[in-house]
Amino acid sequence: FVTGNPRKLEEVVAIIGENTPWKLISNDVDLPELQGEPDDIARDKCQMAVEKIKSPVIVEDTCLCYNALKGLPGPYIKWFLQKLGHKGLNQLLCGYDDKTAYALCTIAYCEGPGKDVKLFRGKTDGTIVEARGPHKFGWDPIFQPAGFSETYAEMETSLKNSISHRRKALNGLKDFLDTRTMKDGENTSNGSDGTDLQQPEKRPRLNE
Ligand SMILES: O=c1[nH]c(=O)c2ncn([C@@H]3O[C@H](COP(=O)(O)OP(=O)(O)OP(=O)(O)O)[C@@H](O)[C@H]3O)c2[nH]1
Ligand SMILES: [Mg+2]
Repeated sequence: FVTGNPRKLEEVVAIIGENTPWKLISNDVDLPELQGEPDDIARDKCQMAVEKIKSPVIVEDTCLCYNALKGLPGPYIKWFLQKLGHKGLNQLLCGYDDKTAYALCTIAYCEGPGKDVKLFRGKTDGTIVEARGPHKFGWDPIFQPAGFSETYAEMETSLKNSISHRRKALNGLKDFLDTRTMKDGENTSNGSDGTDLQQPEKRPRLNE
């Protein structure tokens, strides 16, 4: 798993859990922050990581998308957060009645150089609110998932990890990898919410 973000790593490890055949190795290869559409960013990021470490790679890119702003800041949330802080991220919506937003996680997986990149998306809807809860991770204090009265930051980690954009995208990856361990003839599932599963061309066993 290639990321420079220790919080992402913590959540991915917690979500995957211990009872898994996967062996997750973290690798903080320095990758550029790309621009563009979330799918393209995740795909290009994955290809760059694969070229550098020449082994199977998972990367993820996370967006925070305001509906009133047609999906922005989206993939640029990292810079918006750094420059504007939580208050500024709220003020961006001052002129709009619609305070809804969604968190989008795009996971990209590639088995090695020259191989296809598979994408898995997870989306959690919510609302942008004034910051509440510990300031431990990014924009967690200003994102209140739909159907909950707490922000991501106020929630128990286990609750966030059970409903998060990251969890949903990882569910898709997990389904895909589990399927690849099955014999030919057994088919893939359709993944989880927001997931776009592609059919594997062939199915080598995990950890080979
Ligand atoms: O409150 C949060 N809850 C989350 O669940 C979450 N996931 C990511 N982020 C932040 O959103 C930006 C994404 O940018 P990003 O995807 O490029 O990540 P990154 O550059 O930190 O790491 P990476 O690209 O090396 O993996 C960065 O500022 C991350 O800190 C989150 N904030
Ligand atoms: Mg990044």
